Amino acid sequence: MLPRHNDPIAAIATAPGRGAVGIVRVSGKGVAPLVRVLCGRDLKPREATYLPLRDAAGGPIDHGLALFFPAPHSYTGEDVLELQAHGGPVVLQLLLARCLEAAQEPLEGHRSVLPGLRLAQPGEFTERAFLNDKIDLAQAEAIADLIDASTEAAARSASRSLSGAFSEEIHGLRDALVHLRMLVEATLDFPEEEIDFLQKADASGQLARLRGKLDQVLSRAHQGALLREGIKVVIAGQPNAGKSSLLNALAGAELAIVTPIAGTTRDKVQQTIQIEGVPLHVIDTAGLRESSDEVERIGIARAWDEIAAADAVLFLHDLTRMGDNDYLAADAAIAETLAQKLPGQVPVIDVWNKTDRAEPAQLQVHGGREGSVALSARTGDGLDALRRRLLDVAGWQSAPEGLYLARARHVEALQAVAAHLEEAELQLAAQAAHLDLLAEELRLAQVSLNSITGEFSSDDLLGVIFSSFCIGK
Ligand SMILES: Nc1nc2c(c(=O)[nH]1)N(C=O)[C@@H](CNc1ccc(C(=O)N[C@@H](CCC(=O)O)C(=O)O)cc1)CN2
Ligand SMILES: Nc1nc2c(ncn2[C@@H]2O[C@H](COP(=O)(O)OP(=O)(O)OP(=O)(O)O)[C@@H](O)[C@H]2O)c(=O)[nH]1
Repeated sequence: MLPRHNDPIAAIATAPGRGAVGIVRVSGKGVAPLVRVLCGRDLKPREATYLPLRDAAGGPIDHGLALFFPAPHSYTGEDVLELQAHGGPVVLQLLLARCLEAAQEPLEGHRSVLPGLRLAQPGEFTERAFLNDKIDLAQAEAIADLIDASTEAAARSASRSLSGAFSEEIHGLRDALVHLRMLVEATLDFPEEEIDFLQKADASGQLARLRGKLDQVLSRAHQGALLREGIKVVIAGQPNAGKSSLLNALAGAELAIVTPIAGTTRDKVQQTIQIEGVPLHVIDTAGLRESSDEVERIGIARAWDEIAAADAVLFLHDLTRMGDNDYLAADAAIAETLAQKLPGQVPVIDVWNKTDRAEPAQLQVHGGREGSVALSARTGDGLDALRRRLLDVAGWQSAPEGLYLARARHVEALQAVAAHLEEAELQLAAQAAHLDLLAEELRLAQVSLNSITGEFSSDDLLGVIFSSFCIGK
């Protein structure tokens, strides 16, 4: 059974382990009596009070700070009590247990101090903040992303999303969309003059401007999602091309085993590296070749699975083998299978390795091929060009100021909005425009947009229509 949304909840709010300070937090309706029992008095709202924290028998647990945030002015929008104590795990467990126990003590009549106080589920405080309209869904996600951020750029942009920068963009789009919908839905009631009416109101101009704004937000959200989620880059190629060496060179560490023995890498090795703050999940795979070795064959099958799920593939070639017809034929066969297995939009970057040992004639093989890179995994020569090329295929447009963090979910929702607006444009441009279809596409666009911030507002749309249009005119 799902926990109920109106039970009071309690949890240790700080990271497990030993910290200088740790916090136990309680949120719910009617927390004031618990404050009285735990602290021995009422607390001034939102003011830190230093006091002894005791167990049921009056024995000392710790001295700490207590903070009471009466509803609605708190993180969750409910009454919140914080006990800030020394950050040892035992102290905090004792305090948490004391809260749960004190909640059960009888108050007047047959009521207890804080009936139903229970441990919080993960994310439940923030969920309450969302349910109580303190933050929207995108902001709630930004809180999780801020805590999880592994780069400074990700943290700063998550913080920007949390303070509402992304949500404001979505609201801007929503307002323009609602305006357009009002126009179309009102027109539905006057079928004789509908097209005229829409033309006068410049509906197609409004729609085009909305598309333009949407494309801007989409592109920025895509950048934000890139910063948060990164892309998956798979290094593929024949045995001994230098795949493991390349992973190590990119990571700046000896992660994968490098030997002159072909077929050394049997299973994938993954490492997340950062280029300009963009996380790249780089995967080294088993060398691709016909093999009779059972273990190696499984490794090769896995390599193809990884390739099929890649956002970009680095197809590595050994320059010192150029001129070897068998090697070239095997490369050509791999290229063909890559083309078959990969969806069209997944880029394959040809990487020509071992420039340090290649003959001039061999070096010419890669000569000027569009988008390909020649490098030496051993000396590091050419690695920067590869890094730039990777950022390029990832679609990274060097950190514009004021970037906000977004998720793949947001990008997908915005893409759905774009698709509905495109349909709407077609309907509007059609000779015999179907206004009901147009209205439906716009409605679906709004449903997708609302899913980003978590608002579902079909009813309030009607409110807007009737309050701002003079239908009886
Ligand atoms: N000790 C402590 N530090 C913390 C938190 C916390 O809950 N406790 N936070 C959370 O985990 C974050 C801060 N988030 C918060 C968000 C809103 C309110 C709050 O009291 N809001 C009121 C008043 C706003 C105001 O005075 O401007 C409100 O929204 O009405 C408090 C903390 C980070 N630091
Ligand atoms: N001279 C030179 N040798 C390299 C370079 N990169 C890799 N090698 C050598 O090539 C051999 C194979 O390198 P690996 O990185 O193990 O190759 P791999 O593609 O991972 O091989 P498998 O695991 O068999 O698929 C090793 O002896 C490396 O030292 C390079 O840029 N220059």
